[in-house]
Amino acid sequence: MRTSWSDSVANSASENAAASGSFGPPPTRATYIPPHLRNQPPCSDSLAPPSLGNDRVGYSGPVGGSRWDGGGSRPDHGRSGHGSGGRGGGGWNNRSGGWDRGREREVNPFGDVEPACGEQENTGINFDAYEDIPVETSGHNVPLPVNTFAEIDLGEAVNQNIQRCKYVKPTPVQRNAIPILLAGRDLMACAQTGSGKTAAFCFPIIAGIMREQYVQRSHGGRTVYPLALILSPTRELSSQIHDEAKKFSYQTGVKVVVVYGGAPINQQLRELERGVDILVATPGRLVDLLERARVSLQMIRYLALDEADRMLDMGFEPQIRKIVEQMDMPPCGMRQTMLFSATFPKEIQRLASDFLSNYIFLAVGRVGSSTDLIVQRVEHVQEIDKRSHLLDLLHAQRETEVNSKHSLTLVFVETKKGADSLEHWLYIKGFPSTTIHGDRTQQEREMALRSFKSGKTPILVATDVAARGLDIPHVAHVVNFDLPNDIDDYVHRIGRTGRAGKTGLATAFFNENNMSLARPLADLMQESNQVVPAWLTRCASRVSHGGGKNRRTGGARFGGRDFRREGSFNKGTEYYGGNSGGGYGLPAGFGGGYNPAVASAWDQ
Ligand SMILES: Nc1ncnc2c1ncn2[C@@H]1O[C@H](COP(=O)(O)OP(=O)(O)OP(=O)(O)O)[C@@H](O)[C@H]1O
Repeated sequence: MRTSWSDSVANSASENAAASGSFGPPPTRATYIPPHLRNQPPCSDSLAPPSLGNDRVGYSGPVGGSRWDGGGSRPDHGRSGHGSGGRGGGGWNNRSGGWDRGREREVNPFGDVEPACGEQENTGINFDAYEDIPVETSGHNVPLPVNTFAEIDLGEAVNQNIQRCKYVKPTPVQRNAIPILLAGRDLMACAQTGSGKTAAFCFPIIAGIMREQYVQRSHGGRTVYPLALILSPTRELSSQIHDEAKKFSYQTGVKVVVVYGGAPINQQLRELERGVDILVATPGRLVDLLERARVSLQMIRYLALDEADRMLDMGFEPQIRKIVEQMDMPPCGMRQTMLFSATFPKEIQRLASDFLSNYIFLAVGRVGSSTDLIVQRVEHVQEIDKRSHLLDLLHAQRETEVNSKHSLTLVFVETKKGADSLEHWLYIKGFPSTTIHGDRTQQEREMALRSFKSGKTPILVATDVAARGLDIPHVAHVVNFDLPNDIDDYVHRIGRTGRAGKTGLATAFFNENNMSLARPLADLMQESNQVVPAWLTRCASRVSHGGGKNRRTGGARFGGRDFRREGSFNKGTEYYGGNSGGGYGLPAGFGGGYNPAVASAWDQ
């Protein structure tokens, strides 16, 4: 049984054809009406969406067509007006009328909360904290940013969901990225942790699927044909993106499904068979499904890589290339590609440009920088003293937290064994904690996360598997018990606190084993207006003069801006017509020399 939007359209092409030119009588339940035609107002002109794909006007062949190996025939996206901005019978669906069976059964991801005019509140996001953030864009014809959701035409159903989420106004990355994506442009976007990147790519994908039409295509066997693919590096992050996307797409008719490793594949297959428009996936499980021919990427119109720099570093790049270049996905130029992260080393930007066509680079805040909503402390602690030092911190925290029992502490360690052992020790010392790392079963990982989120075990000891993307409310303190080797990993780890405009605290234990991080850490702290201890500055200058054991210096990866602006990019300056804020380029001594990170802690 297939109930997704795309599949419903495929099964109802004749009705679509009849409906596309006129709005006709109100729909009945027996007649399928595609979302963009449901409950049309008498005059659709005022609701006509902005032209999509205007940058693709006149597109006559795939960019990088040599890579296209889709079996000789390109996917027929069959969307009216593709590349021309025209879409017959355009406009938006809304909630009443034209329900399909999938929507009837749809669980309300918001529980009982219904939007009520004038009752909006924001989720605590401190927008003033973001007002001064420098924004830099580069690329041809950059669409202008917006200030409010009202200025963006996402359709009535999505607007209702924005209200249900209690988002009052778009965050800076949303203000800039959503118009770019709605205009059909490819995008490489870098914005600080916790600044709302998920919605920035989900809204345009959902809106795009709702307003485009796809002609009937024969779907063979049990293979499913999603229209959008969102890839992320960990199971928990994929699951979180899925939950968010379900909220944003509630009552739009757009079907979102998640697949990741460690969970029973049969259950996921059954879910896929019910229909899928947006597929959220970790790369390993997706490759498995592609090889079993249970998923085809032929119809992919939107490709999003969250944590894109992680997805393209050495651990994941082969799988990503396989998915994007060697299966049946339309080549760049024939799909819209969006890459998001808080960090974007230049070498990764260079790699990523293979997947993009005439893209816009967007940096909200310094690329790879951390938000100054997070107070960062670095303490010199010898290996042998780390546990007692942590205990002191936790005791002090406990004393100041008598009135806020729901404040959570996330402790990052280097190894899975180290995580288990520290968790056990904390338990003995009277601090209920749990762990998340790659040696735990998926069920254990999910239980641990639930127990942490609920405050039942308010301390989570984690490896890097929890470093990126996870949006856990009330994480007040991130402790880098073991510092990472890479400054970008540090940025993501501390970004688990200080989210959505809230403040947070990050403490790092530093010793001789971390000398290679001294310089990038001192620079990062300085940029984020933090107090840099004198001893760290001394360490940093010592390392800069040839010291340091660890050669995987984070600073070497620290990207500053659009790599196309560097001299090494031979297409010259023609790319840069954007509304660049400029003036915040690379700090001296940064750039080049990317050393890929080891992927052991991550989900394949
Ligand atoms: N416009 C908005 N108004 C209020 N809250 C928002 C808005 N957009 C997003 N949020 C909230 O901000 C929080 C952080 O968003 P999100 O997880 O998308 O951040 P992110 O930029 O992807 O972070 P990371 O880099 O760590 O992955 C979420 O709880 C989300 O619901």
